Amino acid sequence: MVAVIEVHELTKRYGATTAVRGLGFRVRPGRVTGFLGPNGAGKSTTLRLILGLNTATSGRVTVDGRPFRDRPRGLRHVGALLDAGDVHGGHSARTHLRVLARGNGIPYARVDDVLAEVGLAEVARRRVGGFSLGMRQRLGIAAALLGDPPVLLFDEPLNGLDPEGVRWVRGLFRRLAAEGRTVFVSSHLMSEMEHTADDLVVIGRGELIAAESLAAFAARAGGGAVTVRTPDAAVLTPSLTAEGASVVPGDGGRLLVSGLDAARVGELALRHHVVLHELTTTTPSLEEAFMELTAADVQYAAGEAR
Ligand SMILES: Nc1ncnc2c1ncn2[C@@H]1O[C@H](COP(=O)(O)OP(=O)(O)OP(=O)(O)O)[C@@H](O)[C@H]1O
Repeated sequence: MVAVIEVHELTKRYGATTAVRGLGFRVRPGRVTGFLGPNGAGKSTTLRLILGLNTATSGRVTVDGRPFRDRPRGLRHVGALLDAGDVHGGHSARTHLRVLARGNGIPYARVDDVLAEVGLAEVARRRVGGFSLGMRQRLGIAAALLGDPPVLLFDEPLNGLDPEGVRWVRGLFRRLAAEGRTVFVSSHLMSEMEHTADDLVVIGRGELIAAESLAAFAARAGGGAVTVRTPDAAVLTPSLTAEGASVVPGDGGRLLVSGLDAARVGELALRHHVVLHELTTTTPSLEEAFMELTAADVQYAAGEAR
């Protein structure tokens, strides 16, 4: 498959701060890729480097094999929502999009199409200054869609959206990916990505932590435990520990077993003629796995002065 966005050994320093350090990953078409990291991890900086809005200290980024800056009609190639607040408040939604359309050789008819698509048709003539954050996010998404681009970047697009808005955006991302586009979406919350993304790029303090499918991330995070309920704990426990498992008592007389999978626990129970009333595998949530992986990289942890 073609790798549409390619990031190689990318480093960006601002004075003494290294926002991004030696970052390398690919974002593929036809998939939604979640770009995850705690606040300050370097997500916005990376997106700005992809768009050529900032210059890398070293390394390079290409979109379809070329730096994005080399594309004269940018919005037709890459659509981006970076900062929903970054709009002239005195303009109407329609004027804002018309200005963008004119600068990128896009017909005005497309403006009304995208306003309808994001649910802002009825407020198209209202001043953006009076828009809620959620409406601004929708306008930013409309701007990203304006050039009908094959590559779309969204920086924290779910901020400020109500639950209906979140559901709509998720559906939109899935549809854009199903159309074969490359969809790269940043968030600092795994919960926002786990039902949306196919692939993940996870960073912490500017460095790559993981770049893989969501399924692979979930499997690697693994390390699940097995919960067992039995009237014969006194027999089962030593047979499990003899096989290298660690066993701790849980609620309601249950045993929490780690180090063996459920199949092996079941086999040992049978061998020792132990009756089981329950045998379940519990996997940690993706949010727990994400927090564990990035724990060392959180810049400002709650209640901690650093
Ligand atoms: N223009 C700048 N000048 C100086 N430092 C900067 C600048 N832009 C970003 N940084 C620093 O670079 C680091 C990464 O910031 P960045 O905004 O890319 O992170 P982020 O992952 O997008 O975080 P957030 O979710 O909080 O926006 C931070 O330490 C930030 O303070």
